[in-house]
Amino acid sequence: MIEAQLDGDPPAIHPRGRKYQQQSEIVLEYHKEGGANVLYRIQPSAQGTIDPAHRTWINQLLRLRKDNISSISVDSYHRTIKKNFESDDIVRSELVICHPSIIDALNLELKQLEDDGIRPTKRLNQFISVKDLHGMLMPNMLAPAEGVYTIEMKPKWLLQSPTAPPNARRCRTCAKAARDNCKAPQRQWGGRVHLYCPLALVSDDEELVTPVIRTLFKTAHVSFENNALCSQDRIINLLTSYFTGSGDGLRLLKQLQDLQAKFDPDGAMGIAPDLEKLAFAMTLRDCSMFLRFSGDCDRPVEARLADLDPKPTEGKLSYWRKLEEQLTDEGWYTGTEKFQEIQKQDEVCLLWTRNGT
Ligand SMILES: O=P(O)(O)O[C@@H]1[C@@H](OP(=O)(O)O)[C@H](OP(=O)(O)O)[C@H](O)[C@H](OP(=O)(O)O)[C@H]1OP(=O)(O)O
Ligand SMILES: Nc1ncnc2c1ncn2[C@@H]1O[C@H](COP(=O)(O)OP(=O)(O)OP(=O)(O)O)[C@@H](O)[C@H]1O
Repeated sequence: MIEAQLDGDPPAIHPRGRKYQQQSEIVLEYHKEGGANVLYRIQPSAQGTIDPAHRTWINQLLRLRKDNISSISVDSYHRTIKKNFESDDIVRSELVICHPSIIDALNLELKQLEDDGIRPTKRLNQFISVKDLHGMLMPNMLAPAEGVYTIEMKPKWLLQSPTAPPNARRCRTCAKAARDNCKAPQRQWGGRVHLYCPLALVSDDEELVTPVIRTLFKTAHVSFENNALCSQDRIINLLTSYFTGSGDGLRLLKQLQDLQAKFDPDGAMGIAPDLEKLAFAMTLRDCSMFLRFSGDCDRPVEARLADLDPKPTEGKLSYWRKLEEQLTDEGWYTGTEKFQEIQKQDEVCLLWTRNGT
């Protein structure tokens, strides 16, 4: 927990210090982290009083970049995002600046959290960038609110990879998940990753979409309190409608699908792919979606996209190419992988039965 002060215009986070003789206004509490960012909850400090101008910051999240990614102009990137999405379709965010000493303090704390075993093992030795002092302020989509439920998911590849073999029986996401599940069966979600097929989610077919929604409920551990006004089945029906027909969820997924195709029609294997476009397509294939709905089925479902950070092109191209080669050569696309007898998997891919022999 790091104590800090807020400053209004331009938005900035300062250490408690000489400039601020009063007690700290807020504390930054470690929330979560991914491969590229660490997120902090902004909470009021126990002793300080909050300037009324800063009250809107409380309970928001501060998202800070790690130092393990190459720098791409955040400004131009945000212009691309804004050009392609309605503001209601993405998690609202505001750029803020942090004083370097706040970053130093947070990095020291990360080391401590690491020693205390609180950080995820795969994120150890990763720290916040001291070169880029920008952070994003955003609403906490996972904040508990009475009667409101949130599911976080990754829509992933909403179309088959352009360079997958024509006789593929798994889409890119299911092929990669099958490979991950065999190689690291102890991974999250009871040893499986991506238990749903993105092609089924975007199929506009209720019979295919409902099982995906049920899987999302299971993996997100959504449990209904006794006072939920709707039964789980009614909510699952509501979400199925949201992702079929004229539902807004399907509209957003289709838009994501179109953009994935537009920015990467040929795949990473070509001789000279347009790296900037490819990187944007890969961002759109790895972004998150927060799905919010209420236990009272009368209120509308809401979906917002997050984690639309630019993928670094340097270094990543060779990773994407190698992975595509492995998925193809090791038989993960075609379902002819050598591991199949060792670790038999339930096949969820839409292509599995459709292209079965
Ligand atoms: O390769 P993929 O499709 O498995 O996606 C990776 C993600 O894996 P997962 O969603 O679990 O399958 C992976 O997610 P996790 O770290 O496994 O949660 C990352 O998002 C990775 O991106 P980056 O290296 O952090 O920029 C992602 O890598 P990119 O392919 O987007 O570069
Ligand atoms: N607005 C938000 N509200 C609540 N929780 C959030 C929000 N944004 C992100 N998170 C949580 O923090 C985690 C890490 O955030 P994020 O996905 O932005 O990090 P990342 O480093 O970009 O991830 P990746 O490993 O996919 O690159 C997310 O998986 C999510 O659980």
